[in-house]
Amino acid sequence: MKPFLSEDFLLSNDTAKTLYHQYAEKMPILDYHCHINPQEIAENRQFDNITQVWLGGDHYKWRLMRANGIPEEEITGTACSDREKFQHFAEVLPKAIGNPLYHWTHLELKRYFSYTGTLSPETAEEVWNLCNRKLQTSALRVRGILQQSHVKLVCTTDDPIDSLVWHQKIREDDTCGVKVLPAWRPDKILKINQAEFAPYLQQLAAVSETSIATMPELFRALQKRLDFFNQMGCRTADHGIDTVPYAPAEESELNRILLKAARGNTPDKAETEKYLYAMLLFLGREYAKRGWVMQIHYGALRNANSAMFQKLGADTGYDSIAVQDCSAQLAGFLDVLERTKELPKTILYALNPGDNAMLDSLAGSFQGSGIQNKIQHGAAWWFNDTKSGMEAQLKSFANFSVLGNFIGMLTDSRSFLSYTRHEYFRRILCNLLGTWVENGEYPADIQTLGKLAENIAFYNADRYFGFGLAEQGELSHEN
Ligand SMILES: O=C[C@H](O)[C@@H](O)[C@@H](O)[C@H](O)C(=O)O
Repeated sequence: MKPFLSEDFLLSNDTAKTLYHQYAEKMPILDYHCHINPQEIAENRQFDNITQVWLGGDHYKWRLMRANGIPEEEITGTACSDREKFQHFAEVLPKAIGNPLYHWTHLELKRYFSYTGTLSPETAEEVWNLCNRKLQTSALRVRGILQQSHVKLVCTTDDPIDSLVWHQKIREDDTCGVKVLPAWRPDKILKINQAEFAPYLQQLAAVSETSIATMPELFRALQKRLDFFNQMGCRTADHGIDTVPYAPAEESELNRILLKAARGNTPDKAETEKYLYAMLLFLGREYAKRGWVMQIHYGALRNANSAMFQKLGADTGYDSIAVQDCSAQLAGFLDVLERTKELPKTILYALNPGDNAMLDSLAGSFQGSGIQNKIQHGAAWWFNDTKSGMEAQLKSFANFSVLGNFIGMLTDSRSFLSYTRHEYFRRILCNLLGTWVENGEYPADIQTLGKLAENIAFYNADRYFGFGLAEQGELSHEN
């Protein structure tokens, strides 16, 4: 029987082991989409305890604790101590067999705390004391975690009106050792049917020093912010939308919808879709002009529990997978941009894994223009970043396109200890490649396969986003 979490964890044959240990493992990390806070990097935050790191903002863990019947106020509230919250997590984890958190948690304990045991109610006290002791060392301040994880670049998730002051501070501080670039996330200006749209519009007008009463004026305001983000090194945009719309409308109607929302009146469903479609078209063209990558995360059924949404807000673990068919709208959206040659490099993430084949087949209709897999089916997202979800996304990408051009993994996380998700992904990738070889489905050409593994782990993303780390010789670690 294979020992738990050995150095050959998830690697079921010799070819897989070779590909991982001799190629993928040593590649640095380029985390092109995450939700970590740049201020904590700028200030090199030191965490007081493991609860702050693990349970401070990670809704994956919160969901596990809720499933175990822990009251909300003892998960995200203040009804118990950090130590008691940690105990709650230690109680549920041994029961979460098959959940990626069981693997991620123990990979993090092993890699960052050199703990090779397993977390349980019985070991919680020992693990709590060990982790908290190590968290007081500089190695486990935020920058130490990034450096020991071999992270070379992260793209955070930033609002268009953000001053990017922390990115500027990091830029000026050459001791940081990690490139921290903003990523443009315009969700608040896209969600015209949300209560905070009107006040947000006023904030955008103020920050961009542009009065906004019409769509052209809104576009002008956004262009100013796009230019600012571009100067700050931004090379990608991300959008978390419930569905992809296809709803052409005249400018006069769009101006009316904008004014209606600016006055605090909520647009109806059809108006909301027309506005969102116009905005995505405008933004897609702007991204293409700047050579940015457009990421679209769609298909979440957000805030299903309305009482908890009211109490805790968004991104708190009360979302789920929506089942819908927006294939025709997505195709229409991509086609309108492509017809005028204004389709940017695009990464599509569907929360419903049932869309995998649709995405990979649709992407094949918009490739070309000198970019390898210009349209990418993104890494298994959120409820899909499990062992089976990652395997499904990789197989679908391979079945319909050129897996060797895939730009690989991202953490999409709010926790600085989540970089072991890249290790998890690389092990799953190498096991898949190795299994195909050992089943005689691909020649045992280790050099070619090794290059594929290195490219998917790092080089493809570096080239696709145009970060140029490889050319700048920024791979000082083993590379
Ligand atoms: O892995 C989970 C993700 O971080 C999820 O929390 C995000 O995708 C978030 O909902 C967003 O819209 O950006």
